[in-house]
Amino acid sequence: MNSVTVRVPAKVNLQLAVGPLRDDGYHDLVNVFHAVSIFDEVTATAETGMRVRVEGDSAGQVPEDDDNLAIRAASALAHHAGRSYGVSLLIRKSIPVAGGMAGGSADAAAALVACNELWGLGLPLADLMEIGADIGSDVPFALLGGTAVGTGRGERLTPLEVGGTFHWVFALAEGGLSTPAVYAECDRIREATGTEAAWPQASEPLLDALRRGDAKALGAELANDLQPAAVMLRRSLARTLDAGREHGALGAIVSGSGPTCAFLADSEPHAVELAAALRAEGVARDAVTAHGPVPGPAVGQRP
Ligand SMILES: C[C@](O)(CO)[C@H](O)COP(=O)(O)OP(=O)(O)OC[C@H]1O[C@@H](n2ccc(N)nc2=O)[C@H](O)[C@@H]1O
Ligand SMILES: Nc1ncnc2c1ncn2[C@@H]1O[C@H](COP(=O)(O)OP(=O)(O)OP(=O)(O)O)[C@@H](O)[C@H]1O
Repeated sequence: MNSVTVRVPAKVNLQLAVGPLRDDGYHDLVNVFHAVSIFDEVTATAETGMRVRVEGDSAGQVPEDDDNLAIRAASALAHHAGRSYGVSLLIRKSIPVAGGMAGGSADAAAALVACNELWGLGLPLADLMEIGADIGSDVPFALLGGTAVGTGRGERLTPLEVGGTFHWVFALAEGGLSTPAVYAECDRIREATGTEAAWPQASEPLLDALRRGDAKALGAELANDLQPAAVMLRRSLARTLDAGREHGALGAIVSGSGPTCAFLADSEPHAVELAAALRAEGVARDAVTAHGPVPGPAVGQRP
């Protein structure tokens, strides 16, 4: 086999509870991850040396050198295997870049799965997750998919049973937000307002809504501690969130570190309507529908 293609989903965070800043520069989290049907595709082809190419409208915003998270992941896997493997990676990008939907982490996860297959390593998922956690806190979930609770810096995962499919609209923004800058702004706001960061706790009503597949209850429980920071850094998001609520979203939230906003709809037709309304209001670069949860990386083969 000299080529392997892996399709990998984006994520939205249904609950993101951010604890105090740790000595290592990370924050302890309760992070309820949910994989949704917006996908990148990574094709790994046998080659000497490591290289990466990115295709798609946002390709210009993604590095095509050793900084690319997919190349970093492939290199880490080769290092783990103790061999000087080579690979050429082609990323077909649909997940918004620096959008709070873990696109780079998704590509890293897809590269790990594709190279594990291409190089015939046969490593179990648990090993890939350990290697992935060193690339980024979101990478282990990107390898898992579905819906899961992350603790620690988000890398320690417990999968959740979900009692149904949820319909989403994502309002895509012009330009991204830097994840470290949003965490730093969250710390700054807490300091400025004298707010002590509580130890993060999972929301039982949210977990219960997920188990029951109850979109109305889930919408009411969506929560993101990074939202005030993202809105402070990108003031226009307040209007985007309001527009979604006005058009009947069951819940409206900034996705992770933003600036993508996520809206929960009560059905697929409602999601289509809501996306059209957001586009018409001009409060986003674009609005796309998706559903979740969806499974993690899926291996296929291209001729
Ligand atoms: C915002 C989220 O996407 C929510 O899932 C993640 O917490 C961020 O995950 P990620 O992009 O994989 O982030 P990493 O590459 O691990 O870390 C980037 C930076 O984000 C901040 N960071 C990240 C995770 C975490 N638990 N605490 C943090 O403070 C740190 O400043 C870190 O240097
Ligand atoms: N394969 C990749 N895809 C996208 N961005 C990448 C990739 N590799 C490196 N990057 C860099 O990482 C930065 C963050 O990109 P990414 O799309 O992962 O952000 P994000 O979705 O906000 O992340 P998260 O939700 O995990 O915090 C980008 O600005 C880009 O320069």
